[in-house]
Amino acid sequence: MELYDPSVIRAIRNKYGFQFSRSLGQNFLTDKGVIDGIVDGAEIGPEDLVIEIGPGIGVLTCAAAEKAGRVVAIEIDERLIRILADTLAGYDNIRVINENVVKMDLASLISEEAGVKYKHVKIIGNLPYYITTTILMKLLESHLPVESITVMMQKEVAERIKEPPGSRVYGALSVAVQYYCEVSVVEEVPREVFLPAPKVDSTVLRLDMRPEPPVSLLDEAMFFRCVRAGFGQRRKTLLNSLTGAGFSKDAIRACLEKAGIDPRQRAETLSLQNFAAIANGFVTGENG
Ligand SMILES: C[S@@+](CC[C@H](N)C(=O)[O-])C[C@H]1O[C@@H](n2cnc3c(N)ncnc32)[C@H](O)[C@@H]1O
Repeated sequence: MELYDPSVIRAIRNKYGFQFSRSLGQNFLTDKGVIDGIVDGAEIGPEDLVIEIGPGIGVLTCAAAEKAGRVVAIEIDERLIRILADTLAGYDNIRVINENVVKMDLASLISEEAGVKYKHVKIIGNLPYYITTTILMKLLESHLPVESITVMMQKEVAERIKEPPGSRVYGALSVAVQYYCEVSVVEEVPREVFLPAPKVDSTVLRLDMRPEPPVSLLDEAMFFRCVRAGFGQRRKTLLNSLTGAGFSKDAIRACLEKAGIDPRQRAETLSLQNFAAIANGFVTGENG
């Protein structure tokens, strides 16, 4: 019997007296096709160092370890560490770390682990839903030497990430992820394949880190300042919302005019190129 079999998961729960923690987003995968979909979607091979976020009882960890050079799995729940020591006992290429991924120094972990042995570093996971955005932003903003991030998340969050400008759900998260990565859908996953079943469906996205940003910026921090201000008050016109970035209305008017953008537009209509033109306009305006 396999680890992802619901009766095995229940047996593990009974053996260790383990109760699922809803607050830690513990919904364990029970479907081999979905697990293989993540591993295949990430194109894991023997030259890869794989970092897994939230291994749970290790279903995805085992599948990744069959193909990867090495897997490092980061799990916050101490109760699962004892279980993982048993479920992963047959593998010699897995390391489990009992840590909160949001607080970890991932750059140091990767440089310690990758060395010269592994050509590619890939991140995978069935992310805890309560903290998906925080984890993703941490991974992206840390500028890690990572090739791709292939992770499952709530379907609605995946939609926010991949939608283009003009869509109802396009926002700061879409701009940030699309700035750092090329986004593709690996698979859609119904709620029934988890134990316990969550109240939402899921999507596995693959985020391929871009070697170069898709827009040229004078100051990356200014770009994100404008994005945050624009979407911080997304119902307001740009003329009003961009005051949140600390600029006067006159400066905003001048900058938007130079960028060829109507001050009555809203942030949700702006492409990455538009945000870049605005941010670069503010930088040159400040310096000149
Ligand atoms: C949705 S479950 C996925 C479990 C397993 N990978 C699977 O697919 O069956 C999310 C896992 O992330 C762990 N987790 C939650 N918050 C975490 C954090 N901040 N850092 C590391 N792991 C976390 C949970 O304890 C849980 O094991």
